[in-house]
Amino acid sequence: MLEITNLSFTLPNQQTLFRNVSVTLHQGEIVGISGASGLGKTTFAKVVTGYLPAGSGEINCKRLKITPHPIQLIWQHPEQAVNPKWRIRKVLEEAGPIDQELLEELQIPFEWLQRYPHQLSGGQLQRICIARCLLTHPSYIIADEMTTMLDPIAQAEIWQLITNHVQEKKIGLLIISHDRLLLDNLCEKIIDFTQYVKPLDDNSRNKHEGVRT
Ligand SMILES: Nc1ncnc2c1ncn2[C@@H]1O[C@H](COP(=O)(O)OP(=O)(O)OP(=O)(O)O)[C@@H](O)[C@H]1O
Repeated sequence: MLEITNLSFTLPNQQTLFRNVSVTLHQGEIVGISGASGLGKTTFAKVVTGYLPAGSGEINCKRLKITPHPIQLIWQHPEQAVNPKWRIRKVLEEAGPIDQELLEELQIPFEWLQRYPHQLSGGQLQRICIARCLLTHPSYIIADEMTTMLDPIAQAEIWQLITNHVQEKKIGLLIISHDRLLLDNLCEKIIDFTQYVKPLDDNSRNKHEGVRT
């Protein structure tokens, strides 16, 4: 089980972004995190996956291996998550040996491995990022607005592929999304991130009133 307890994060300007976030995620479980833009959901994902240090709190999971990290992040913008100068084969091999069966499951033709990232569509490149994530054999995945930039058909295909895979391999999946309908469809439990964020006080609200006409 992944157990996140009372996680807090403070920005370099000393403003607390979120406070006391507690989430538990079992292997094989799908949990959603919803909340408006700018609340700190991506920052939370980066802290949980070790890209940023936590201010305070605890992240505990049964860590069977040191590397690759047992909690992997799938980013919102795949083109920013791969080295543009690497062919797709190298992008995938960063995570481990290529698994032909996994490529077939994700409908990735072998021919794509010779291409560079800019020679794939956004949806195709996101499937590569998902494959790279799965090649690390993660215990938990955080999918941060993973399909936001795709059309509804490509979105549905990707969610079908990943939810089948995580259920079969008993991977815990945390989905961050603004799309409440998507979360309602896929998740056993949904956490509203708003509860962990302090509303702006009256002074900071006033700072935004300078452009009233
Ligand atoms: N290093 C930083 N320095 C200053 N402010 C930052 C830094 N990193 C993030 N922020 C601010 O923290 C807030 C939260 O950003 P974050 O990307 O985590 O939000 P989010 O909830 O994921 O938003 P969205 O749903 O739009 O992706 C934003 O206001 C952002 O500008």
